[in-house]
Amino acid sequence: MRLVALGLMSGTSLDGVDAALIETDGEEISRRFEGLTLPYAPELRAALRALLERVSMGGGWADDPALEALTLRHVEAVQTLCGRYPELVVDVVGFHGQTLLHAPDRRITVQAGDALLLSRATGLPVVHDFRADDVAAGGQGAPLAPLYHAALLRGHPGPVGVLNLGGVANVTLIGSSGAVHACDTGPGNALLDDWVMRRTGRPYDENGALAAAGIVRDDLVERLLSDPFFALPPPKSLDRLTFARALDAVAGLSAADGAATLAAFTVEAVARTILPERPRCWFVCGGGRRNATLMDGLRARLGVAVEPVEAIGWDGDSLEAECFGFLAVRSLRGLPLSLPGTTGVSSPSTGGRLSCAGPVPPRWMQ
Ligand SMILES: Nc1ncnc2c1ncn2[C@@H]1O[C@H](COP(=O)(O)OP(=O)(O)OP(=O)(O)O)[C@@H](O)[C@H]1O
Ligand SMILES: CC(=O)N[C@H]1[C@@H]2OC[C@@H](O2)[C@@H](O)[C@@H]1O[C@H](C)C(=O)O
Repeated sequence: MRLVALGLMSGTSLDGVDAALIETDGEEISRRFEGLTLPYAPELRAALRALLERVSMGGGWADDPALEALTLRHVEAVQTLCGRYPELVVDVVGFHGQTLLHAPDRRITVQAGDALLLSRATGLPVVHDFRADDVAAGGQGAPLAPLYHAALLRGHPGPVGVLNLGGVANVTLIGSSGAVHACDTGPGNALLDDWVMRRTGRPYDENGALAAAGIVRDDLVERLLSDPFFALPPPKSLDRLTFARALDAVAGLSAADGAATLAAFTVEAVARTILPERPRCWFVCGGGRRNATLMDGLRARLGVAVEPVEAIGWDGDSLEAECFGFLAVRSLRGLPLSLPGTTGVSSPSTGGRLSCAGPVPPRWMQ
């Protein structure tokens, strides 16, 4: 049974919510529609950032007013996107929620947001809490996009790499046998964003221009890469704040040299990721594909074709949101969301919870 699923992703960059619509049976993707991004207002971004830091220091989050504002922005995203496709009947929403904390070694992962409020306000069933079961079963709980990448790449000869340059960076390798391997690689844009905000007041390094004007401090890159995380083989995953201290390492540098050094850190972390096969090409999604310094650095370092995912007809801004629509349908069907090769879970793990404020759509019953 094919369902129309609306996926929502608010990533670690804290820049806004991406929404996308796909039609899928949870295995094949029959249609994809143009998605949208609703940026967070600066106050919401700041409130979420403060909350994230409080939670990382052991604070609670349940009653924080930022979470209602976050959910209401997701409601707006659903309503705006549905308004663009009045002919579509949406069967289910896949709501990732805002990751506030990710510590799989302590069996904790927190994706915050009020799924019942979202369901009530939109009149749609909502699948959420995608990572918890994997983490409870001993997996990393991330990345979850690999099964979506694999579904999109079915029939495409491997080995192929998909790299997401979001706040944190993660890779999917589809091997020559079709086996799927994945992990977070290190920072994506989050450190660079924080640095650029601190030193220039701008939210990110537009097209990587600031980094391009700087000189990389290789000694600092090596020091940053000496963190034991980088010597670990996959699967492995990260919290947005895992490498926040890297900002102290570059604190004495000019704005441009700091940006160049942090960009090189992102690139080198990808290049040193231990994968069972070397991809013959890479497709890049996430906002970092618009950063020419990162893309040129990856091309130079990986030595094979590195293209934005648009080269194969995907939408690099909507891919993760599409993924959570896909996973919502897989969750309804009881199909796995993760595999030993993607999160390290001991056997394929199902996941996701359903919040439904109204009647179950009749199409689910067919
Ligand atoms: N034109 C641009 N030039 C350079 N960088 C850009 C540009 N546009 C977006 N970015 C970067 O992309 C980031 C947003 O990326 P994206 O939306 O993929 O992140 P996310 O979904 O929050 O992350 P994650 O995948 O970690 O959950 C911005 O914070 C910025 O650093
Ligand atoms: C815990 C969490 O939210 N992780 C995110 C984050 O953002 C990028 C990277 O770290 C990835 O592991 C994951 O998101 C994508 C969508 C994933 O699960 O594939």
